[in-house]
Amino acid sequence: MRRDKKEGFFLKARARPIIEISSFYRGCRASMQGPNEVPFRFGPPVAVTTCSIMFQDITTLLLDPQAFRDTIDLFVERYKGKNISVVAGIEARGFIFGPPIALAIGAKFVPLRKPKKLPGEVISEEYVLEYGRDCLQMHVGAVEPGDRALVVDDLIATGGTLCAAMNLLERVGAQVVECACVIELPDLKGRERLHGKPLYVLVESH
Ligand SMILES: O=P(O)(O)OC[C@H]1O[C@H](OP(=O)(O)OP(=O)(O)O)[C@H](O)[C@@H]1O
Ligand SMILES: Nc1ncnc2[nH]cnc12
Repeated sequence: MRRDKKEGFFLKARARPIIEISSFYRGCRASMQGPNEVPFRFGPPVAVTTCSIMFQDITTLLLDPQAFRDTIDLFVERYKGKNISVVAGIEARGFIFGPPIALAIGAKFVPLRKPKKLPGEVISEEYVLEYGRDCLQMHVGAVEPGDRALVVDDLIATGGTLCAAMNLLERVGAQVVECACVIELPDLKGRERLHGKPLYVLVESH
């Protein structure tokens, strides 16, 4: 790790930025011209020894208020005026990015939660993760037929979570307009599980 006077901490990780607006992402972009690694300030992927994955951590982004704001603004810029009526955020890290986007574009926010968290009547979808199985639930009545939905999460890996989220929304008659994540792990080919549904990401990490 090195410290840059203007930009703060840079942490090395393999990542390829797709767009650049925030100064947070500018460091990544500039380094794309370099041969190998780029400075990527989401923190280094952390090895999780119990299940042998490299964990991509978005909490370093949250420590930089300007970068966090710019990240939200990138999504808002893309989705404002698109007639999106519901932003569905996936527990837990989709709850960080989803609500500010929903407020800014004037959509309702619907949390898609892990089992036994929602107090009302729910519908459920099970799915397989990079490191186990899980289930998402949504309150019955929160999303209505004809709602235009944006699904928000921090990261797509195998795509199982986004796929389950889309299934929940489509089962109640909503139209999923797009899925939006900060990070994609393209090597895991999660996009292929989205049945052609558009996915918008800010950075890829290999
Ligand atoms: O594309 P996938 O292979 O489905 O994986 C992506 C999901 O995994 C992570 O959440 P996790 O299930 O670890 O839950 P957490 O946010 O509660 O930690 C991440 O925040 C995504 O929701
Ligand atoms: N490698 C990873 N890092 C962070 N969150 C994840 N969710 C699934 N895979 C992940």
